[in-house]
Amino acid sequence: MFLAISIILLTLPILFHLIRILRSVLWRPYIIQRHFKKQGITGPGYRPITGNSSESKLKMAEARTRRITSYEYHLGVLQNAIPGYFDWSGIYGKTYLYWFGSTPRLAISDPVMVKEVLMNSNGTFQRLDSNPLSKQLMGDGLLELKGQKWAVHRRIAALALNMEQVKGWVPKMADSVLNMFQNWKEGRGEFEIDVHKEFHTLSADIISRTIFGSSFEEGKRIFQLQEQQMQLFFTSLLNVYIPGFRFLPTKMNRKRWSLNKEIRESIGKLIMETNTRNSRNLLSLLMSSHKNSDGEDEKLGVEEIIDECKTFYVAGKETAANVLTWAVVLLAMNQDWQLKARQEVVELFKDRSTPPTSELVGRLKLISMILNETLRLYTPTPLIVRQVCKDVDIQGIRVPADTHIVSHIISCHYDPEIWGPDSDQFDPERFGRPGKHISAFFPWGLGPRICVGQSFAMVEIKLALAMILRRYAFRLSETYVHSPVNFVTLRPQYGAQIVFTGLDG
Ligand code: HEM
Repeated sequence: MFLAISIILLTLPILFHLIRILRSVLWRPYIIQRHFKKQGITGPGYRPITGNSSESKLKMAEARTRRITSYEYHLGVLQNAIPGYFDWSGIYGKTYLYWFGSTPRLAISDPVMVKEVLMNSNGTFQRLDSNPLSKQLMGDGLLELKGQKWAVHRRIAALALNMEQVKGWVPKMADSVLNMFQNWKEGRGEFEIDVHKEFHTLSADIISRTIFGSSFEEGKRIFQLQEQQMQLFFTSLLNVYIPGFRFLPTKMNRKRWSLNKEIRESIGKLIMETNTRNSRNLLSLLMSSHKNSDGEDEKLGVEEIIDECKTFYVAGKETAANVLTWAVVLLAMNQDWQLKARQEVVELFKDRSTPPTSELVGRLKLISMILNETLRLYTPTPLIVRQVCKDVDIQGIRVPADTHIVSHIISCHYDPEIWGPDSDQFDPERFGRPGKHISAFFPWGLGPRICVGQSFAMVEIKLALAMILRRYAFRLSETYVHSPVNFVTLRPQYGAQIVFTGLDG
């Protein structure tokens, strides 16, 4: 009798856990799938435990092997950037259900639905809890925070990165571009450069100068360490994440810990040395206190400022460098637009040895249209994921809590119903015309979480592109292979080899 009771007591918790597991990997997915099916939403079908992850991975791997040969039509970009959506939406429609392990994911690309999700500010749709390794990379910066703490950081970051501040940094940004030119050949001879690599260095240089001002050399060294940390993070994304593994003293983990320690200590030291009254660099702006709408003082602590510096580097460097790369690639593919853009620049920047002012950068209308068209076709963040926190209705679809909503931004950008039958062609002119298409353009996201560095990025990229056009003509190298892939951001898989020729005057 005693033995029987002991066995029952021992097996009960095991049985209980087994039932819980079976419920989450079999019963719940079955119920949710049926719930969506009743509303006319289907998809590739749930596979126990892994969901559709292995099919998604296979599609991504196939995308990496694809080369796009037509430079006139860019539909291949969509197929490479979001291969799962490209294939499955063709079978199941624009809105369908797929599975990330045993978590349901509703894939959407209808701009009205995307807006409803991203614009929501009552907390129904939250950014996903991040991988602990990304937390190590960015700390508790804006990209990781939620709730009240996020709101305070957001207000301070928005003030620090507003257009008026950004305008003041134009001379610093121009110095970075001139610095880049020092390694480029002057005169009429041709030379080839992988601009993807070059623009990453440029973008890192610009962000170091604007954040750290006169302590720029030390800042650059700190961000070189953050770059190493970022590369370790990218490597870890290629492997399966094992919970707890990050605490083991492996070679890679020890490297991460020591980088993290050095980065934090070095930024902390610079913060102590910064005088908020005399300098207008980004660091001193983040250190300033502000009054919120209730008249209360808001100020970030040292650790919080360190996290924001790391976040700005990660969020701002990759994205801006990739957009500038794609803009140059597109202008190399479309020589007529390159000529038109240069004409605008030459008319505005009469003397190429005088760096452009913020006022002149603001007058680059054609260049703005070209950049918007680049952001449309080569959106750096092709999709944005949110987690549903409570049962909700999205445009008549009842979505249960804990579902992930995957907004395929780049798919909105290619939709022929919105952008017309030539939606896969490069035509900056469409940004000079009014029309409904503009309301389906979300490269910066939307709503409360919209990119806080938008003005910074736009000014930086416009300035760099204008200064390049003013000095050089360029074309694609024969070695260039057009193969955009989405790895954290949309990037050229084999680099971007461009042949430049110096221009007179
Ligand atoms: C062309 C360049 C850029 C693009 C296309 C871009 C795009 C985006 C997008 C789509 C989001 C929203 C993500 C979401 O809703 O989950 C975002 C957020 C963010 N971006 Fe950018 N970004 C760019 C440049 C920058 C730069 C230069 C900085 C900093 C200097 C920056 C800092 C941030 C931060 C901190 C957030 C998080 C905002 C928050 O959650 O409140 N970005 N960006």
